[in-house]
Amino acid sequence: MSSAHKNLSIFSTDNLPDITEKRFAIVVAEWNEEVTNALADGAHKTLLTYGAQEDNILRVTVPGSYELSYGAQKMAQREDIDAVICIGCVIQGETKHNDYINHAVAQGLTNVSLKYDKPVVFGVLTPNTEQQALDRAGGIHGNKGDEAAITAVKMLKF
Ligand SMILES: Nc1c(NC[C@H](O)[C@H](O)[C@H](O)CO)[nH]c(=O)[nH]c1=O
Ligand SMILES: CC(=O)[C@@H](O)COP(=O)(O)O
Repeated sequence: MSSAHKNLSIFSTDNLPDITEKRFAIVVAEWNEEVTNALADGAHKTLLTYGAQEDNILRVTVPGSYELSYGAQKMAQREDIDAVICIGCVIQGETKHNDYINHAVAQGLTNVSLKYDKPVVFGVLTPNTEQQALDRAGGIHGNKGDEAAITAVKMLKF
């Protein structure tokens, strides 16, 4: 397996932009909240670690990952937000519902980012099982929330 026993959250922090004055929105889906809260906490802590100010981090929730696109749009259209980090976890079920959600969110977040000319980061886990999700929300494969946050930071160099 490509990710077997690997920490997938190891990333370079060379040449990061100064984000002291940058303002971030973290949009968090409530579905699978044990996972999404762990991801959001990781993203929040990572932003602070690399220079963001606590008062410049706005955290909001939406019911599910499908609503992340709308939540991201409401954040991206604000003049006082420089980057949006979207957090979700869509666990495969018995039907194809997860596929429709995942494709909709991926395309939706891309559309918002391009429409408002701001980084909108896809921090959505799409695991087959809850354990795979937990492994990527502070477990053996790291924390995708950390990765999402550093991605937002790096994109602010543009
Ligand atoms: N099953 C999961 C969902 N389902 C809910 C949808 O995201 C959406 O809220 C609903 O279809 C109404 O529009 N959402 C997740 O984030 N994760 C899941 O595993
Ligand atoms: C991904 C989801 O929406 C989750 O509720 C799985 O539902 P289902 O088992 O009906 O595919």
